[in-house]
Amino acid sequence: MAITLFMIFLLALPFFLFIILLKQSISNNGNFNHLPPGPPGLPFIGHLRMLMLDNSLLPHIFLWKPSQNYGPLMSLRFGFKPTLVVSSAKMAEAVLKTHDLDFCSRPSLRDAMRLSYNALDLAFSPYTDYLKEMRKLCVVHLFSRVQKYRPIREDQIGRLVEKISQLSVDSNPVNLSEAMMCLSSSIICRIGFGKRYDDGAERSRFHELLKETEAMLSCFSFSDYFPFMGWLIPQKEDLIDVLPRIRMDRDFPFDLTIDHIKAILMNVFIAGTDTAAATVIWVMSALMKNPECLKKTQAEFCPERFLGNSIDYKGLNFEFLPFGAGRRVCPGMRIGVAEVELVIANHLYKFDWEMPTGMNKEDLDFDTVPERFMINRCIVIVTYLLLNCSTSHLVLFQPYPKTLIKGVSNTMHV
Ligand code: HEM
Repeated sequence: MAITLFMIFLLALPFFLFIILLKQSISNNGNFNHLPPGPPGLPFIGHLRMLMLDNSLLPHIFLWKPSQNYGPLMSLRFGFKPTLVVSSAKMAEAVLKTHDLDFCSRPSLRDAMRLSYNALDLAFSPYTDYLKEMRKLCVVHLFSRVQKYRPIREDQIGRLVEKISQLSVDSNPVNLSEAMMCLSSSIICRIGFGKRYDDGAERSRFHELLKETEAMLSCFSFSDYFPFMGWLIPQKEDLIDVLPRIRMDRDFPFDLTIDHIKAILMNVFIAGTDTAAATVIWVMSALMKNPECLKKTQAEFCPERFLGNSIDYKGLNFEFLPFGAGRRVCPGMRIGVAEVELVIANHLYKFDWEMPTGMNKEDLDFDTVPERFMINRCIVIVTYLLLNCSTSHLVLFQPYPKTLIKGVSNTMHV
């Protein structure tokens, strides 16, 4: 008898689940009446259908397209997740400034939690007292040491210039994307761990780790994989020493464990590497596409001329937000800018650039690479995707150009 009842229960279960899901779906659609306009969604899957039909499109294009009809603040629903799509500077300001507090938290994505030691880091942590203290600590003790890292930046960029010069003497093309990734990760490894990993097996291992982590982040499925912190041995005081020292010296309101330290170093490594590399690659790709601008920029490279310009990159002008804005603005901004500025200055001042033999500027592909879409960061903000308004979290994408310049420096100025 008990078995029969159990069997009936099992058979009826899908039906009850169906009714519950249908009710929830209807009530979610009903809630949409109070949300900004958006295209009609289907029960259960909402707008996931659009994603499936439009799978040839990149996420930011796919999200931006319907906003042409429904306006710069548009509602979508992916499954049971209500989603706001923001696609204008004015709306970005409303979200990142006026309502920053409502939107500055982060989702609790299972894989992100695993990667960040249960949100002990900065990037995936929800907006709590812990995050506020940790951001303060990192900004004051880690990310403010821009001048201290100057010799590292200069040394690594000097090595890169040397390498490019060598290639240009032999008329070989330069793979700029590879060179930039190598430069950024070398700088970050020296800043973070006090060691050089720009040659040999260790470098490949770092790059593999970075690629894997990005793949895990972008497909929303992370593996439990961050053993690399263990085999790094610091030489002098690098970031890896600072946190344990603070743990001993200071009255930090939270217990700083080894997992806190690993989570922060994971952020430094991931957030500080491809962001700077991608920025340089975008700039160089855009200049290669517009040779006139390249020549003009080379003739008058002088970043100070932008001082006093009313539009800057620090998160106050919402039409240009390379580092985000508001309470979650990039805390490594000064380190990133210092690297990007010095590399671009060297690229423009020391070399003439042209497309490799057999390629011309039309071959540069400015479509973005789907697998380089990352949570929480962006270089060029095309669309802000706000997932799940009820828990207020924000997902930003970081597009990466598809054809990164394959090369080229033939004649040297200096
Ligand atoms: C050109 C280089 C860089 C660019 C363009 C960049 C851009 C960004 C952006 C757009 C965000 C997201 C902001 C938001 O959610 O509103 C971010 C967050 C972050 N960045 Fe950067 N970044 C760069 C370099 C760095 C460096 C060098 C570091 C560390 C050494 C760093 C550490 C972080 C961290 C920890 C976060 C998460 C902050 C939080 O969620 O509270 N970034 N970055």
